[in-house]
Amino acid sequence: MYHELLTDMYEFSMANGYFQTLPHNKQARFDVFYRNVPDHGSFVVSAGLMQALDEIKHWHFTADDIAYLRSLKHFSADFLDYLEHTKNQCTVKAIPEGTPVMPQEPILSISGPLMEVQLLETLVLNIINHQSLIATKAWQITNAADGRAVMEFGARRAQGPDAATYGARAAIIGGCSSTSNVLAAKLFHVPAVGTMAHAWIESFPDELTAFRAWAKIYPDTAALLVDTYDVVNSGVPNAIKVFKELRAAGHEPVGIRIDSGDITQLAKKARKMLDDAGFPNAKITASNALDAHIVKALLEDGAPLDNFGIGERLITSSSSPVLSGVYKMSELENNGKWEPKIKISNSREKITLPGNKQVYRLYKKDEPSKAFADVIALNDEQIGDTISAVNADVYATHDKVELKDFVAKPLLSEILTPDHEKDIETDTFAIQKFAHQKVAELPTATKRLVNPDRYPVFLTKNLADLQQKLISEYRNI
Ligand SMILES: Nc1ncnc2c1ncn2[C@@H]1O[C@H](COP(=O)(O)OP(=O)(O)OP(=O)(O)O)[C@@H](O)[C@H]1O
Ligand SMILES: O=P(O)(O)OC[C@H]1O[C@H](OP(=O)(O)OP(=O)(O)O)[C@H](O)[C@@H]1O
Ligand SMILES: O=C(O)c1cccnc1
Repeated sequence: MYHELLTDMYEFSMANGYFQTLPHNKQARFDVFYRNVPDHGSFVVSAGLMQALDEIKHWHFTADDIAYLRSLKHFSADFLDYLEHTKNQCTVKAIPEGTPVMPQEPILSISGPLMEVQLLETLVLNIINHQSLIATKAWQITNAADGRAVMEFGARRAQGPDAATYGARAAIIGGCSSTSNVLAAKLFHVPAVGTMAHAWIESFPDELTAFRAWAKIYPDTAALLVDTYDVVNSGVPNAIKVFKELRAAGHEPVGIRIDSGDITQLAKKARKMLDDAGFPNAKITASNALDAHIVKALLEDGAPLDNFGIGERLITSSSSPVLSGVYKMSELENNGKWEPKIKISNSREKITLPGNKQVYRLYKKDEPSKAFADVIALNDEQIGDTISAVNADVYATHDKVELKDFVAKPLLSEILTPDHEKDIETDTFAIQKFAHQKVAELPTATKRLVNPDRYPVFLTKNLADLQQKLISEYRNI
């Protein structure tokens, strides 16, 4: 199902207004970017491009959509007739999914008929903001888990079915190994995993009987939930009994899950009991309202954990639940000529970057796998050996700097035109791997959970000058 009506009413009001007042084929460019990183991080793991592109490609209005819009009695009949016969005519430049992106950098740049590009705003932001938020949170959590598998368990706590399903995809892009959400697993070809709930244990006369019944059905995959009654005095001893029975029958047990109490203390005791009983390879999974900071604290305390199951705080990014990516006009065509556009604000942070742009990631010449800064440039600028630039950080001084000794790689590329489509990566784990590689290129200090260093982003002098020129023109100064 496509979502062409999932847009704010004012987009339709503007599109109808453009239709009445401007040439119908007037072209515009809008950029998607964000200003602040959730959880005071230093970058966002971009995600959602696959869905956004799918929506843009299939963008059109059905007869039923048009009938509904007509029923609102707010739009002209000729606009609705036009809309009924319009299909996607946009061109999309994008940074590949999984790339860590910084404030101010265009993640997507969409150009095409003003009416259409305007109507796409809400839907494109909805998809990119949501998936990038969850991918970023998943990156923070999996980074804290330091190589241990993190299973995404959040479907029951997500804000609705789409947030659960696309959130699970984003969680895997950010680093999770699997999901408990069977629909997401089917749609995105990722592993569907799980253990058992307390209801299973409660459904039998006692815990041991419940464990035995489970082990009989799933002898090679049984991960037993040990905290229904008492982890140390009942759950782990009963699990060990069943593990011994499994081993006697030729099966190697998988492990246990702890879902309440002081996880460090319980995991340490459980580990010792399992080891002493001859099960050093039995894995311990922790769950219960975990987040990156708790995972980090558990591991720093020496909790002997092998895996994590993480739901609500991952799927809702509850510690920082909004990525406020925006969609801003950067160019408008006038009599066949593109003109840069700007939104001015008293807050420097909110002044937009005009023109058609490119983002370059700069790698050290002598260490080509180390990225040290990004530069936002005008699209047609030639990037030579030296770049004259100013800091894009609105709080930094705007003194000119010379960047040298780099290899510059462009991040944005054209992936869709009205008559051509370039293949983008759609395999979820391939995107995860790409994200992992791209994050590995960033300086270590930008990846701290607490107070990470800001990754430097610059504007070329040409772009900064264009921005300043437009500010002066519009403010008459
Ligand atoms: N050792 C630990 N260090 C830091 N946080 C922990 C530790 N153990 C558990 N937590 C976290 O503390 C939070 C609350 O755990 P708490 O033990 O208070 O409640 P609970 O176990 O859910 O309670 P109940 O036993 O009633 O189910 C959870 O987010 C959990 O992940
Ligand atoms: O805590 P999360 O990170 O969201 O992980 C998923 C939680 O979902 C299940 O709990 P359930 O819905 O049964 O609630 P409860 O165990 O907290 O009572 C499971 O036992 C985890 O605790
Ligand atoms: O499989 C599990 O253990 C699971 C799945 C969803 C939520 N909580 C736990």
